[in-house]
Amino acid sequence: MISTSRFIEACWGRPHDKVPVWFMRQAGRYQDGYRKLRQQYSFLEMAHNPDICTEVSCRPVEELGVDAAILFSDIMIPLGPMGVDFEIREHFGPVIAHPVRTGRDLKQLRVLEPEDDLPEVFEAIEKICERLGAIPLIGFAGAPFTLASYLIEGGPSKNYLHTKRLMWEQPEVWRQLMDVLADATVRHLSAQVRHGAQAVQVFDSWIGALPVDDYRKYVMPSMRAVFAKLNALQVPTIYFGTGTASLLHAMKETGPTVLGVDWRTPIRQARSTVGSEVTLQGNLDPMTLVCEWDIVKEHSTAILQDMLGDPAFIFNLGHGVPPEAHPDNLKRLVEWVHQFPGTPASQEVADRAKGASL
Ligand SMILES: Cc1c2[nH]c(c1CCC(=O)O)Cc1[nH]c(c(CCC(=O)O)c1C)Cc1[nH]c(c(CCC(=O)O)c1C)Cc1[nH]c(c(C)c1CCC(=O)O)C2
Repeated sequence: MISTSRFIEACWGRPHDKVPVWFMRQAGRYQDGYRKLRQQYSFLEMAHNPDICTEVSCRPVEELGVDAAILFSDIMIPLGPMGVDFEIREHFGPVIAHPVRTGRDLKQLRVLEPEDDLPEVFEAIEKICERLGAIPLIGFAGAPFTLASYLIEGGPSKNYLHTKRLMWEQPEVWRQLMDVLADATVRHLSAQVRHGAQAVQVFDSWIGALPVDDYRKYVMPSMRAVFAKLNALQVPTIYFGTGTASLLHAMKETGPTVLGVDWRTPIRQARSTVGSEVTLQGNLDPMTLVCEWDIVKEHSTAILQDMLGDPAFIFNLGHGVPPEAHPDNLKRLVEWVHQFPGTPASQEVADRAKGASL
């Protein structure tokens, strides 16, 4: 099938009409409809119910006009059938009953068999794709480091004390844990693609905890393996982390099609760091969305002007939509981004876009 989605075309750095846009956490508590559903169901009940999952994944496309949907799920979901007992605490994050800190703990983890273990997720993916038609669905999974950080710490962390300790003191256990998690990430994402996902994003949200030398030594081998296997699926692959200013080049070397940039790094600086061979996705500060529209407009315009005419750019936030975001800001932002041409067909189009942004 030849794709005509501007999001997919931009992933590959090919010409497209307008700058594509979607938002990390575009389904969530900032939406009235989502909050209403959450009064009836827990987050995990919603994520494991194919009809609710379909509804929640598709609504941002229908309400905001974004160019892609992302599966409503969580990076923790595949860990359940692998034998990890966890819950997700509101306003806190995932909490693990028995943290993984030794070779023996590691042996308790079992291999993920996605379709057998999580049939409801793949039923949801098929339903979402059917409902979305030409708009692509992005599948996703957690990256080995970020998953390991939850498994080892037992929950969210500020300084990753136990994670770094295991990584440095027990490098062989660390390597095995990275291998187990990398295998699960690849299996889960491959199954998502088999059932209809047209791109996949790997979330390494907390990778910015590592200096680049440790990233290269302890994480890069597993990420190279992940992208080598995922790229064979012939769909665009996206690699996202936060606090990554000093890691972007090494992250690019692992081989994703698209690199997600957080709001701390100016997008033009990211471009000069990584060169032109990778598509960039980002990177509006999510906190602008809780402000008046003029603030959103000012900050988004700066990004759009930096990337004007770059065929390999997808507009997004630098991290997820906060629950306090004004829904109206998101809607206006999509319209605003769509005023900017993807690859200018001519100078006239580029000039018009510049005029619109003044
Ligand atoms: C680190 C991480 C997690 N989960 C995820 C990451 C990586 C992305 C990132 O860095 O934000 C990934 C994720 N989690 C969720 C999505 C859905 C798709 C989307 O719209 O982007 C995605 C892509 C839904 C969710 N995952 C979660 C929610 C909130 C659940 C609720 O309704 O209470 C949603 C919509 C729960 C969750 N799960 C996790 C956290 C930190 C939280 C938030 C806790 C809170 O603030 O209450 C772990």
